[in-house]
Amino acid sequence: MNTEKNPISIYMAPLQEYTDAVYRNAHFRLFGGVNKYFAPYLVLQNDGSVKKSTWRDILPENNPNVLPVPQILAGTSNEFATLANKIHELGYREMNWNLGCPYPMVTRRGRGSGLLPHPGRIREILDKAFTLPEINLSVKLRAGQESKDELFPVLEVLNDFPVTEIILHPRIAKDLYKGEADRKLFAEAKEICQHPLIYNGDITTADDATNFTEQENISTIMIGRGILQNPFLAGEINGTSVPDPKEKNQLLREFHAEVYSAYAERLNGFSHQHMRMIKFWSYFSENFPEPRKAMKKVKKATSDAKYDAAVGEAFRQFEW
Ligand SMILES: Cc1cc2nc3c(=O)[nH]c(=O)nc-3n(C[C@H](O)[C@H](O)[C@H](O)COP(=O)(O)O)c2cc1C
Repeated sequence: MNTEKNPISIYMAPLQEYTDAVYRNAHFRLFGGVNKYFAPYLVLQNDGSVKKSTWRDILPENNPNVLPVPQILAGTSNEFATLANKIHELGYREMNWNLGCPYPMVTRRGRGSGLLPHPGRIREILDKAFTLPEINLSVKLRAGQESKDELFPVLEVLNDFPVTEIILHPRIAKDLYKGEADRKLFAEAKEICQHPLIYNGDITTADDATNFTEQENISTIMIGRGILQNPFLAGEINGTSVPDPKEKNQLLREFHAEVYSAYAERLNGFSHQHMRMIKFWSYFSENFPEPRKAMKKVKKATSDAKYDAAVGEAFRQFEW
């Protein structure tokens, strides 16, 4: 556990369809420990609009407990300006640019990690971006699209602009989530990066977070799947909340109930709600003594009543 004198700041990573407003606001209220929540990316559709569900996700009225940092996926300065202006109009003064998304659907259009082999384009976009009003911009990136050699020219470009911070997930896009995040590469990047460099990738325990931040002499990390699997993780790392097993069980129940009822309000019908909850359980089930068993029952439920019964049974695992 980290001492109070030197707390670690934790950023919650954006995961499309997992860390939405429902999830973030419930997590903040019940578990805390996270200093900033990043919203999954907004992107322009072919008709120039933003998909309704992702737009609703960042509306301040849908984020009553904690405002996220909105993230944009933009491959040209026009796309960047359109999205940045829309977000600015909502009152946000901080946003994040996604240079990491690895999926071909995105990279083929020169967005996300598709920009990493083109530092010149990144420079052009940033040249225009910093003429926009009141923009506090951070960047989240992978180590490259095809090769880790792409990282250093991009960091050199970013050094020339007043970005607030850079979050590095040190894997190349081609590898998706295979293998291990390259922590040595992060250490090398820190040597040349003139902005605060934040590490992201594969942190799932408080010990790992503490050891790594000490070793690298950094004070901020971003965590995604580790928090989805263990919503207490941020609190465990920075010592803000350490509940006993009974309290933990109660918090997990409340968390589930809050997320489930929020989806019931927002989504149309059990099957949509169920699909969303299956995503939630794909990580949440890791909190249970028998994760697979819990997941299997929840997945099979075909009605509200059957889902409730499956959830009841999963929580009874704690009583054995
Ligand atoms: C299903 C899924 C959706 C994701 N969506 C986004 C996204 O919208 N924006 C983004 O910057 N990263 C996204 N990511 C990447 C995560 O933010 C994060 O960088 C990655 O999971 C590594 O961190 P972790 O090992 O702590 O989970 C996504 C990852 C997954 C698995």
